[in-house]
This record gives sequence, C-alpha cells and structure tokens, in this order.
Amino acid sequence: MKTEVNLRKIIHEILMESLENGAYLTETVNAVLDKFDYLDKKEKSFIKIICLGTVEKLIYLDYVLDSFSKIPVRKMKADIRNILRSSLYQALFMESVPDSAICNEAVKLTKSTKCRSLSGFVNGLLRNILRNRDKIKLPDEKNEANKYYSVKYSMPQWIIEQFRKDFGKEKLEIMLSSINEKKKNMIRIDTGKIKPNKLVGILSKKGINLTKGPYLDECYYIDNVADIQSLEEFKKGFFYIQDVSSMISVLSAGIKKEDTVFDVCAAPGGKSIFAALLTGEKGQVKAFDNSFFKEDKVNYNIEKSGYKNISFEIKDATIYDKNLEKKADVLICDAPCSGLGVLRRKPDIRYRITKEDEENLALLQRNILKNVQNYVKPGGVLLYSTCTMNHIENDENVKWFKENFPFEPESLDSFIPKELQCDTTKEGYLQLITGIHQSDGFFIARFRRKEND
Ligand SMILES: C[S@@+](CC[C@H](N)C(=O)[O-])C[C@H]1O[C@@H](n2cnc3c(N)ncnc32)[C@H](O)[C@@H]1O
Repeated sequence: MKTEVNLRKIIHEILMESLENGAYLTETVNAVLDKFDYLDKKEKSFIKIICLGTVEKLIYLDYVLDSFSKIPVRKMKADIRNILRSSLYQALFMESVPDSAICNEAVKLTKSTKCRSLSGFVNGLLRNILRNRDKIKLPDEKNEANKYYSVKYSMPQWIIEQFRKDFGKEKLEIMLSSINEKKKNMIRIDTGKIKPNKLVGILSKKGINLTKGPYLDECYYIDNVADIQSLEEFKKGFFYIQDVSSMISVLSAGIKKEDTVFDVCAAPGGKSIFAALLTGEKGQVKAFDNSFFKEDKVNYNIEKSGYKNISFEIKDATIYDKNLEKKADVLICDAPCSGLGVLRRKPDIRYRITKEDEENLALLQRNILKNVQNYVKPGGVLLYSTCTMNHIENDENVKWFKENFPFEPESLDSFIPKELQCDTTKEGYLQLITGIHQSDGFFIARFRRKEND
C-alpha cells in the first residue's frame, strides 16, 4: 500500500465522525470510500476493516484501555481515545500489522492533531498494553455474567439482558458470538436476467468468487470486495446485495403473476425489485417511502434493475391515502425497526439504540400497520417484517394486529424452505435468529384479509 499514513488519517476522521459526532458508520465509510475512489482495493478494505472492527469491538477496547490507563477513556481527549482504539484494534485483532508499526503510526497520527503534546502518552500506553497483552483479563464470568458477556462481545448490557429474556440462556452466547463473526455478503442473483452458473463463471474470471448460500437457489455468498457496486454485473442488475432473510420474506408474501403489490416502507428498494420479478411485467409494484434522502438511491436501484413495472413515490405510511384503499393484492410492510438483526454489518447500531427507542419504534410500527392495512383488498395478503430480534417489535405486534384488524394469520410453510418450518411458521410467523439460522436476524409474519371485509 502506497499511502499508508493518509489511510490512518482517513480512518481516524471516520471514527471521529461516527463515535464523537454521531454519524452513521457504514454510510460514512461508504461516502469516504466513494470520495477516495482512486485508492486501490487493498487500501479500501484496510479502511473498512479497521473502522468497522474498531466500532464492533469498542466496549472491549475501552475496557482494555481502562485497565491499563490512569486516565479513563471517557475523560481522554476525543482524538486520543480514538487513535488508541483503532491502534489497539489493529494490534489485538489484525495479525498482518506489526506492533512497532502500529505504535509508530499512532504517534505520527497524534502529532498531526491538536493533541500533539500527548504523543508520549499514546506511545507509552500502547507499548505497555502490547507488552502485557497476556495479562488482559475479562470480568469474572460467574460473579458478573452480564459484564463478562458485555466486554467479551462488546455488547451493551441491556441488549444482553433482553436477548437472554427473549430467547433464553442457551441461545444467548450463540447469538453474541455469531453477531461478531466475519461473514461474507450475500447476494440475490436475478434469475430473470442470468443463470447463477453463468454469473459464477463471469465473476470468477474477474477473480471474484461466488459460493452457494443457504436456503434458496438464487442466494450466493460473494467475496468481500470493497467496491462491489462498481462491478459491471452489479450495475446491470444481475445481482443485488441482499440477505437471504430478505429474500425469504418476499417469497413468504406468495406474490403471483399479475399481482398488484404495494411496498410501503421500500427504500432502498431491495424487496420491491424482487417483487417486480415475481409479478411479471403484467403485474405492478408501487413502492413508497417517506424519506426524501433515499429517493435518489431508490430511483437509481429501480432504473438499474431494468424493471418497468415498479414506480416509486414519497409517501408517509402513517397517513391515509384514499386512492390506495383496498387496491393491493399483496402489501409488504418492511417496517423501520431497531435493527438488532443486522448488527454484524452495522456494528454501531448497538450503541445508538435504546430500550425506549424500541418502544417508540413498536408504536410507529403499529401506526403504520393500522393505516396500511386499509390498502389490502379483501382476500389479499399483508406481509409484515422487521430486521430485528425482540418480542416487542415482532410477535407482540403480530398479536396486537390479529386482535384489532380483520385479518387472519396464514401459515408460511408453503413458501419457505423445509429447514425453516416450525410451530410458529404454521401460525404465520418466523423469527430468524443470528447464529441459530444462516441469515441475519429477521422477522416475518403473513396475514390474509378476510374476504367479506
Ligand atoms: C427496513 S427499511 C426498508 C428496507 C426495504 N424494504 C428494502 O428491502 O430495501 C425501513 C424503511 O422505512 C422507511 N420509513 C420510516 N418511517 C416511515 C414512514 N412513516 N412511512 C414510510 N416509510 C417509512 C425508512 O425510510 C426506511 O427506508
């Protein structure tokens, strides 16, 4: 890599933006990589790995720093704590970077900030930790179980308590370790445009491996290349970056040729585009979202897909639109949620979201459902989904919906792979759990509107 010093400066700026100024991490990383498009693949993935890794391991890194430093991390200058965090991440979790290089680079970086006089402190603390790395001790597992899990997996304690309460002690550690595992991105191959084997062949000639993913024929894993989106095959809409859980949710809607589908929380458009393939050109997909910021992205994705049977409109799903009343054969409500199912790809969510946010989101989801159920035809289907793992936004909302609206839950079993069928899928819902299932954490529920309503 030619530009190593600058890379560390870029990494530092991303971490300052995300950890000190509240910017969303993955969006910031992607925007910076777009800006520095001239960097080579290796340099781009160096930036991405350190930024995402440092944030993912934040609680652990701060715990180690606090165990060795007289000044607690929270009282350090922002520049200093973030230089220490990313340097320590490289030393403890990346074998390819030698300790001496890490310390030297941390000193250089400190000297390039307003805190240049603290370069000695940074150097001394890092070297001391690295000399004594075998003395790093986790909190006591027996006496402080929650703190132990929190530090070991860098997960806030309230999330650990909630996972334990909602999913049980046995699943807890499986979930936590799987959330921090490095996994490849999944893609959905658009089988309406290209056969999977053909795409596998084309990409392998470019040095990019596709390997078969779980559950569905169109699902593959793709090598972690930093700039997937610049591939010609991506731009042609031959494949989409989409987790298998998302694909399964669209299939659970049971969309038929010529159906009219409404996707009421659609941005960036992943499910709408899959739905457009399933309705065929004689069907139509009306995609809506209330976010002006995401409008360009949705339109870009729709155009890239080449499907002419999708339209997009800015619309708030909590506000009634008479023109849509009882018009949808299938309505997809992929609601805004706390996102605990996608922590693997968006590690900063765990530090942003609170229990109160979950409660507010559950209320928003109910407001959306209460409004959009009006748009489903008698006998039509409503598919509710979230990318989170908790009761309050998922099965509790399903129970509430069933009790208050003229819909019946309907079994998912004829739409989902055999391996996923279970008692709840017969009752119309499925909670996919990271580490237990081979997917993101995700929730799917299917309802049918009563014929005479
Ligand atoms: C989970 S994301 C949807 C992902 C999308 N279905 C896909 O598969 O690509 C939830 C979306 O809900 C949108 N949203 C939040 N509040 C909304 C509201 N009141 N009305 C409509 N959309 C809303 C957000 O902008 C966000 O894009």
